[in-house]
Amino acid sequence: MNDYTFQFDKVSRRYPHFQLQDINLKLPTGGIMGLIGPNGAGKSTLIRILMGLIAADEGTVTVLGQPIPEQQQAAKRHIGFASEDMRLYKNATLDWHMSLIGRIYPEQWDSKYANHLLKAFDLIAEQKIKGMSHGQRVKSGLLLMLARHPKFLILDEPTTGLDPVARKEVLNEMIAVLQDEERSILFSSHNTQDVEQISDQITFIDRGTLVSSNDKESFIEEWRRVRMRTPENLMLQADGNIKELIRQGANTTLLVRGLTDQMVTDWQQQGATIQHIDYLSLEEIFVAEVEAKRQGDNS
Ligand SMILES: Nc1ncnc2c1ncn2[C@@H]1O[C@H](COP(=O)(O)OP(=O)(O)OP(=O)(O)O)[C@@H](O)[C@H]1O
Repeated sequence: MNDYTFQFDKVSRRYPHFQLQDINLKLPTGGIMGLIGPNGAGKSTLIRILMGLIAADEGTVTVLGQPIPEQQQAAKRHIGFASEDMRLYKNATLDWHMSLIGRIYPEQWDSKYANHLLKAFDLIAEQKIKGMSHGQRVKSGLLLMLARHPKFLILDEPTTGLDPVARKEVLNEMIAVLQDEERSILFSSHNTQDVEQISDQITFIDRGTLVSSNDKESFIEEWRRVRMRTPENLMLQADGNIKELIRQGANTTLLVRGLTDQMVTDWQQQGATIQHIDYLSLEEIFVAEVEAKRQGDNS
């Protein structure tokens, strides 16, 4: 058995106005990685390389133990890919698609599970794809993918455009699927809340570079918001561990990476009164990490 579902080693891919640069990234078997990045960050490019749809200009890619793109067919048997725009036949019913996938993957297709998903996703097998809402189409695509039990699920913005009820149905099913420890998931989204719910590892990318990749708890532990009342003469700057500083009169808010007791004691000794020390949401961490990286790149 392979320890890693995928491995990127110094992977780069150039386009005329964009470059995915020097990506080193790996996902342990059974892991769930949330891939978060702003528009145009390179998430889909990374996923396309992973699927063997485009080749890297430099570096090596291994998926389920197979070199990509050379052995992509062998790897793809065990990959389930779902995206916002699923390519389904508009004039055919969901039932027709289920029979088709069942014939293509006779050993993998699990009709009992497919029927369970039909109910969980509130879908009608006899309905034609063209008569479905966006959310029903996305859920149909996920059903077709999940019911063949792929070892590696690649989800490119699967919850985008879904209403809150459909999003919950999809996320609940993902969480259920994850009970199987052999299964790995890469989940790309703008919606940090969805990613936060199901991922154990988070990767932030921005402008084609990897900002940071770590387990979720470490990210949450690393960042704090400190609100305090500060005397005018207290000198504070956004540098070192302080990544952002907002001063409004005597009220100061800091975003700090790696807050220590010593830092708090120093501020108190200089006359500051600490009011709150809070955790950041994943979305705030994402923004703070991207800004810290951009400032580092520009300095
Ligand atoms: N075939 C291509 N030719 C030229 N440039 C491309 C091509 N494919 C992608 N790009 C560029 O690569 C950059 C990254 O695109 P990508 O789709 O990977 O971003 P993304 O993070 O998935 O963005 P979004 O969240 O908006 O979907 C963009 O600037 C895009 O214009």
